[in-house]
Amino acid sequence: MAERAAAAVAGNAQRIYMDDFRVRRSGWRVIRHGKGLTCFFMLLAGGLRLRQEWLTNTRLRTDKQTGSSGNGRGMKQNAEMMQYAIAAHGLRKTYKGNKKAAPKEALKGIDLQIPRGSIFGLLGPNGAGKSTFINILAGLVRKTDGDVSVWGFDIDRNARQARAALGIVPQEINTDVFFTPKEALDIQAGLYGVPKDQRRSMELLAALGLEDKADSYVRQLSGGMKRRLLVAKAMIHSPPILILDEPTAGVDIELRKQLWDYVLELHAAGVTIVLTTHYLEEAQELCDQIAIIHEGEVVACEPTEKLIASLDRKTLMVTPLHEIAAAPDLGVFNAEVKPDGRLAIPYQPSKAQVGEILEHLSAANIAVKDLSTVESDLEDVFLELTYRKAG
Ligand SMILES: Nc1ncnc2c1ncn2[C@@H]1O[C@H](COP(=O)(O)OP(=O)(O)OP(=O)(O)O)[C@@H](O)[C@H]1O
Repeated sequence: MAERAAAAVAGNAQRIYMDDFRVRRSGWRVIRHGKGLTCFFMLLAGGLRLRQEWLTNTRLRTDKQTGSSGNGRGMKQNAEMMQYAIAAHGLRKTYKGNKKAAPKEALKGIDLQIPRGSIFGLLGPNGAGKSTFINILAGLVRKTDGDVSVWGFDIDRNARQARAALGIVPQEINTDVFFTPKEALDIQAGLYGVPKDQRRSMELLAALGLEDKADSYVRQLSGGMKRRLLVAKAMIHSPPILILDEPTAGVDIELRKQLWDYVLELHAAGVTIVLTTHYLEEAQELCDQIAIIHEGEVVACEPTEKLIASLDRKTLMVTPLHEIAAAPDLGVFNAEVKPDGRLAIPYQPSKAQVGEILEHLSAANIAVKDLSTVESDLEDVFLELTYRKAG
C-alpha cells in the first residue's frame, strides 16, 4: 500500500503539468457517464475558473515579457521555493468590510516555510487566520499582498500546478450527497485529469475503511465517514502535499486513529502533511514542526520538541512523608498543595536544579516520600504564547 502510494505521488510529479485539454476531455467523459445536470454546472464553474486563470496567466506572461514582474526576489527565492513544500512571504489578507462589518485584517504579513516531507502543525485559537491561509493556497481566497509558492509553483504565475500539488480536506463537510462515494471519487479524478487506468478510487476507499460503503449514497454516510471520504477525495490525484483543516472534529476515537494511521502511511510514502487541529495532544504526537498563528501573525514556528523546551518550565511533584496542611516557604520557589496532598513546585530547568528545591524542602523540615517531574506540553506553550500576545 505504502509503495503504491509512493509510486502514485512520484508519478504525480509529472502529472501536475497536465494541460487544459486533458481537464476538458475528462470533463466530457464524466458527462457521458451520467448525472448530466450536476456535471454541467461543475464544468461551467470549472470553465469560468480556467478562463480566469488564463486571463491571470496572460497578464503575468505579459508582465514577464515587459520585465514588470511584481516579484523581483530572483534566484535565492527560486531555490527556496524548490526546497519547501509551501513557502509564504509577507502574506497579507484583508477582508473587505461592508455596511455591517469593518474590514478585517486576517493575515498581517506572515512568513512561513513548510519543509518537504514534514508533518507540519498549524495551530492557533479561533479566528487566528489558519483557514484564510489554507483557502489562499487552495485558490478560494484572493490574497491582498505577498508571495506564496506550493511545491515550487507560484500560486499566481502557476496557479494550476500549485493547486494540483495540493490535496485539501476542508473544515466543513461539503460532500456531493447525490453520488455514491465511488462516483464522487471517479468524478474528482476526472476533474483532475487522472486517466481511467490510473484511478485508485476503490483502493482509497478501502484504505479509509469505506470499501463497503462504495455504492451507498453519500447522504447515507455518518459524519465521520463523510470526513474520511473527503480525505480520499483530497488524495485522488496523488498530490505531494495533503492539507487537513481540523480533520478529526466530530470523529470518534477509533476512527480518528484509523484516519491518523492512514495519514502516517501517506507521510511514510513521502507526502508532506499540513494539519490544523484544536487537539493539542494530537499535534504534539504527530507533528515534527509547529507554527502557532495568533491574530494573523506567526508567533512561533519551531520543531515541536524545541517549541516545548522553549517554555523552560517543569514542575516537581513531591509526595511528603507526613501530611502538610499549608504550602511551605521554599524561598524563590512557589509551592502549592494539591488536593491529593502532593506538593507541586514549578521551576525553570535552565535556572534551577531539583537538588536546590530538595535543600529548601529539607530546610523546611519536609521529609520526601516520593517525587517526579512533569514536563510542559504543547498546551502550556500554546496558552503562554497566545495569552502573552493578547497581553
Ligand atoms: N469571508 C470573510 N469575510 C470577512 N471576514 C472573514 C471572512 N473569513 C474569515 N474572516 C475573519 O478573518 C479572521 C480569520 O478567520 P479564519 O477563518 O481564517 O480563522 P481560523 O484560524 O481558521 O479560525 P477557526 O479555528 O475558528 O477555524 C476571523 O476574524 C474571521 O472572522
